[in-house]
Amino acid sequence: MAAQINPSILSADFARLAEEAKAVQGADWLHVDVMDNHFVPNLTLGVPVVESLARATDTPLDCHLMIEDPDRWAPQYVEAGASSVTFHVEAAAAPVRLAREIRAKGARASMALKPATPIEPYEDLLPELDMLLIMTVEPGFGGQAFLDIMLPKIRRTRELIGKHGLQLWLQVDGGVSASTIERCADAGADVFVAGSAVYGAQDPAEAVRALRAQADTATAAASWACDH
Ligand SMILES: O=C(CO)[C@H](O)[C@H](O)COP(=O)(O)O
Repeated sequence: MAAQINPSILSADFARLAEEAKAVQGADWLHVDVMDNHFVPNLTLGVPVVESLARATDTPLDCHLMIEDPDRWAPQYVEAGASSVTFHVEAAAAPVRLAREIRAKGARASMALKPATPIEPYEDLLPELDMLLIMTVEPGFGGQAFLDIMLPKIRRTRELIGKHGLQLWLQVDGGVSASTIERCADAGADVFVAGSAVYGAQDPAEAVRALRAQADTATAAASWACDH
């Protein structure tokens, strides 16, 4: 599978979201950062904006809920038109039940880990998921520096996915750019969220293509991909 590039609208112009969605034509998904000023110290958008965005673009929406009480809210994002919904394990009361509910409603279920959250306690949850998101910055803001110390966690997660023979995608989010994407792909990521590296570029659609090409080249040379 080719690397998937998901531009993060956190770095887009919120007054022109429909145009900004079109500016990244060719992106695999549009990454929608939902923040509630409780789980993270920032506030962005909610269900009504996702409903409008889903009508405005053909690119599927990958909603990343950086909010408290995702057990209550995540199903509403599926109903609003999200094709993939990510909740944080640190915030979910019943992650297995929630993943099953998201899937039953017809979306891909994904779970996110903050930088300080290890993967090992959640190994048994992996079969319940379509994607696992490893945060490579502290969630809350775009434009932060990539945390290199997350690379072993990405590598370990890729090993666990292989060990269980699972198909789930491994997404990274935060500080992903032309200078860091190859390290992420080499470690085992196959879905890449990029905010400032895409929307800060002169030609966002070209930035998506260039990032994908870089990731594909790094993946082709990576031991985790060669072994399978
Ligand atoms: O979830 C996020 C922050 O919590 C954003 O998706 C992420 O930071 C993307 O921005 P950038 O690529 O500029 O780091």
